[in-house]
Amino acid sequence: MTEVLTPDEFEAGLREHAKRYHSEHPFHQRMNDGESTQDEIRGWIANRFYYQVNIPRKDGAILSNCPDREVRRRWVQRVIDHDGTAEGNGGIESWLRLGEGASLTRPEMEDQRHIQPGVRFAVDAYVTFTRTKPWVESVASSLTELFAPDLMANRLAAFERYYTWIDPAALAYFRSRLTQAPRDSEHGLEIVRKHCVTAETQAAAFAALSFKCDVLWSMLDAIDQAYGNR
Ligand SMILES: O=C(O)c1cc(C(=O)O)c2c(n1)C(=O)C(=O)c1cc(C(=O)O)[nH]c1-2
Repeated sequence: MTEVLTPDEFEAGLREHAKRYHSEHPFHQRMNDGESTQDEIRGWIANRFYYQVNIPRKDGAILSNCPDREVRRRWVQRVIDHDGTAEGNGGIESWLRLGEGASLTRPEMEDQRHIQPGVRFAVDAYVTFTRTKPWVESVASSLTELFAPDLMANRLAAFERYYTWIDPAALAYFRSRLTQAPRDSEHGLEIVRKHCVTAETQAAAFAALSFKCDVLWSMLDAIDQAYGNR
């Protein structure tokens, strides 16, 4: 039987998953090295839109499964961040502006005509996971955000340096995540450290985070397959 880990050992085990994070995917590596074509960047933005619109739905699923009022009070901020509080604000709106900055139209993003089957399957699997699994496992699955800020910072620098055909003002989404992602992952980590105190729950958290790494990786496989220029 596996031994129970101390909270610090458990956290270190979660952080080990960085090796499987989608920052290591060849598609992202080429993007951050300035080697992506305009079609690849546009294909990536249009497909990632499906992830963006589903994030508040998965956070709503976590809220609905979570019996802890204190947790819900903080978690609900994620829905607000993405949906915004009025027309013209929020993360989904910022993502649409990113697309417009890259010469995609709002209708072609919103009607999802570019979404690849593999992207749809992967994102839908993430939402289903959070609807059907214990809420603490769903929180663990969100911890890929521990690794997101480094990738976002590199991406922002790469876009500003190499993809100058995109208006820098359209990159606001990436800038906002530089502060939102650390705040969110800190909360997520606090929750799993508190709740995952048996070998079984710790193993389930590792499995949830692995699953999420696979979701993100599969999305990029599908995007690479459709638009990759290799
Ligand atoms: O662009 C990225 O590489 C990236 C990765 C991730 C992630 O690690 O899941 C998220 C985001 N962006 C993001 O923008 C975002 O809002 C977000 C929410 C979540 C989540 O699982 O709750 N992950 C991510």
